Amino acid sequence: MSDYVKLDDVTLAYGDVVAVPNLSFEIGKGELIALLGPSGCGKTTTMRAIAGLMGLASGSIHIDGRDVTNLPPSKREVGLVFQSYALFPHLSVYENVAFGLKMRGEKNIKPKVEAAIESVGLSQFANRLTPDLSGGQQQRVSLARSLVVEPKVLLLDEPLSNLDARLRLEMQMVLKDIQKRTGVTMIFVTHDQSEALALADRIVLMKDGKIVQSGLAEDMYNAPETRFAADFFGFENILPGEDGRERAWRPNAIRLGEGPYEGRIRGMSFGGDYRTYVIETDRGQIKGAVAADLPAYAEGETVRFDLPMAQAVALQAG
Ligand SMILES: Nc1ncnc2c1ncn2[C@@H]1O[C@H](COP(=O)(O)OP(=O)(O)OP(=O)(O)O)[C@@H](O)[C@H]1O
Repeated sequence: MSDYVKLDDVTLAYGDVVAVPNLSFEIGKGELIALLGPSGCGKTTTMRAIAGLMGLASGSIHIDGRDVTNLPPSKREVGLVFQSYALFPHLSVYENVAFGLKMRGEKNIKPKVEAAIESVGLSQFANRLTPDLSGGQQQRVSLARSLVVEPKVLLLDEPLSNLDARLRLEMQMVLKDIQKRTGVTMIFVTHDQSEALALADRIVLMKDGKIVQSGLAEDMYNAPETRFAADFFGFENILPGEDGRERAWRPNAIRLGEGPYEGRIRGMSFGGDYRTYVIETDRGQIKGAVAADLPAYAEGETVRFDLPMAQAVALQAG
């Protein structure tokens, strides 16, 4: 079902200020979607509306065919995982995870709670108090607590932003694994394009409360349609073409050492496998990346370069 979660012409406002105007999108059952965009573009506001934490100025939200627009959060069958873990510090991992089921008055909850704790890899910590866990582990408790009530949709707001690089990777794997095993539909918010690319099946890119582009992660990475999307996905060179259309190149698509253009090396940053040069040219600044095992250019040196058309992405206005 491609419209398992459906936002139809949703407008969200804080008082008189519209944060998200007329937003529509659909999500399929079992999809893992990233809402991506810079700070203030309306990602969190959109999540809050899906969760029922914020009323709609207009429009509707459906989940699994049911109109949830006017339902309170507890009736929407939506789970929420925030960057701050909001765990009960005086309760154990087990008790934290069991909480939602107890509140619902469910009996015989032990197998469900244990399965949820196991699914996030924390079985050996079940009896530990949550303040005695690492940030990454607390995040996993938070995830297990949301999963145990078997939500139709799991909403994650910047779920990895408090974690260091290694834990992020670990958590990404936990999330993907959970999606695969439970088939739960997930929507997560991030401002980090690499995180969106690593995790999401599909990316919805937002700017100023509107969708700029949405599509499969790979398509978004390879074929951004606008200057904004290109810039967001690391096409750092955006130049006007002779036909009036802008074209964009990644730094590693710029050929240095030969070509019809000339510039002066202004600076260099070492990136391990490659060096990225900032080159001053009469078309503006260009960034070009070159494998680090090739000889380095010196600052002030004049270099020839090419902007290969085969590696350019043509952009639409906007
Ligand atoms: N409580 C509030 N009152 C008034 N305006 C708000 C409130 N919360 C958010 N906004 C405004 O709504 C817009 C969208 O904010 P939102 O938090 O949804 O953005 P975001 O994309 O999630 O940003 P971030 O990544 O920084 O969390 C912004 O212009 C913001 O200033």
